[in-house]
Amino acid sequence: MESKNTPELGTDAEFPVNAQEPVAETSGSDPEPSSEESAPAKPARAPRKPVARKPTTKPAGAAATDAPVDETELPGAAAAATKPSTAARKPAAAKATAGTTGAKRPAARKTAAAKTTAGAKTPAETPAAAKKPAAAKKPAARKPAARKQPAPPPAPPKPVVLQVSGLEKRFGQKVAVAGIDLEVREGSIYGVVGPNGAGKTTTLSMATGLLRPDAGAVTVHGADVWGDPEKAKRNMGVLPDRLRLFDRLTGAQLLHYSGVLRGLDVAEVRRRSADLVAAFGLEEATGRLVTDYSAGMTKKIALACAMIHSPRLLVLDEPFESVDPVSAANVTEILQRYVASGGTVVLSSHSMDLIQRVCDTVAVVVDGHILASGPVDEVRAGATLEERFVELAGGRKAAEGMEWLHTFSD
Ligand SMILES: Nc1ncnc2c1ncn2[C@@H]1O[C@H](COP(=O)(O)OP(=O)(O)OP(=O)(O)O)[C@@H](O)[C@H]1O
Repeated sequence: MESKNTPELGTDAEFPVNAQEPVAETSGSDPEPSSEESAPAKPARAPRKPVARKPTTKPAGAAATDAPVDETELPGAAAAATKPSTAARKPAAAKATAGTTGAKRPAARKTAAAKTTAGAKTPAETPAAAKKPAAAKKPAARKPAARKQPAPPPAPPKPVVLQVSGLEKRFGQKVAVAGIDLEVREGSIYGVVGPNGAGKTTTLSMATGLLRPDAGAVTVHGADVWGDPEKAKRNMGVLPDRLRLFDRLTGAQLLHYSGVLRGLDVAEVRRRSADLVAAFGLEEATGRLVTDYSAGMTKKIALACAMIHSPRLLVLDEPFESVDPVSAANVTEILQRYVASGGTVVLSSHSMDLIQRVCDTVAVVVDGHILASGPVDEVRAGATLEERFVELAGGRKAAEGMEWLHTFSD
């Protein structure tokens, strides 16, 4: 890498990371069903004891929910107490089934069972209705037409946040990046995968203004990363690979300077630092020098520094490398909530499983070229992303040779 991860100055328009919590969907309000549709089926015994049932003034639905339940009258008492009408229907339904197979069932029961499935009546109507043939009634015919909805129009595409066009980079004779194009849209978690030395870090370094390309262009929210770097970098948070941190600072100091250099006031930096430190589980480490952190802790404090100014775009080179599974799950959740509120993430990783779970879009980079890109499900084409990756990357090398490894030197 040629360039340094120098903190960029700028006065950010703030973009609260969790400003908008994803709102839980509430169920839509269905059109009120007709009284005929909504009325619970009549109690099964009604046809059998017509003289014992007095007509009631309450509608069947009200009676089902309001009237105290006489447990001696309803079989299956506990469940029936909350849904008396349903419970009452069950024996009739059972009889309906039995009635179709049992030769000894009386004809009256078959009629009642048929009515239970065809359409419900109030108990008051039951005795009379029981005498009529069920086939005469066709109440359900109106229902499908009333519920038909026109298909919603397709959502317009989200705005492009990061546009990478024709990027090229050569180190001496080595072509690291040979013409890469990426288009990352708002609200996306875009994964960049590829074998070691494929050109991922070189690409992301050029995309974030850390490394000058030999050819190509990069814009962030329309601002040219090389033509107007201050504007382009203002809305960007970067976790570079091969971390170059001011590691003679404590974690707290590093967060402080990362926030202040991004234009946040001290009180806000303190508040956000506390949130980030808690989210990444670094409470015990903030007073220690970053140079004494473990690899995973270093990665997490660098991630926190990339997020503290609430950028609209996060570009993270291997954010999960060295990070323990619990912390990785926390980071994943933080990123998912961030994109749900309108943020955008580009990340590289060697974990195909993680990319498949977390990212909506992926680009497979091999030898400085993109060999496949698009929605994760399209790229993996029915296989796992790992299988597809291995196929694109040229397959596995057979584990031949190296017999010397099995001879042991002692
Ligand atoms: N500063 C540099 N000087 C010389 N060669 C470089 C430099 N940076 C990268 N390269 C070469 O460019 C190629 C791409 O490297 P890069 O770091 O982009 O790969 P990568 O896909 O990120 O790999 P990894 O997954 O191992 O991190 C490699 O062959 C690497 O040796």
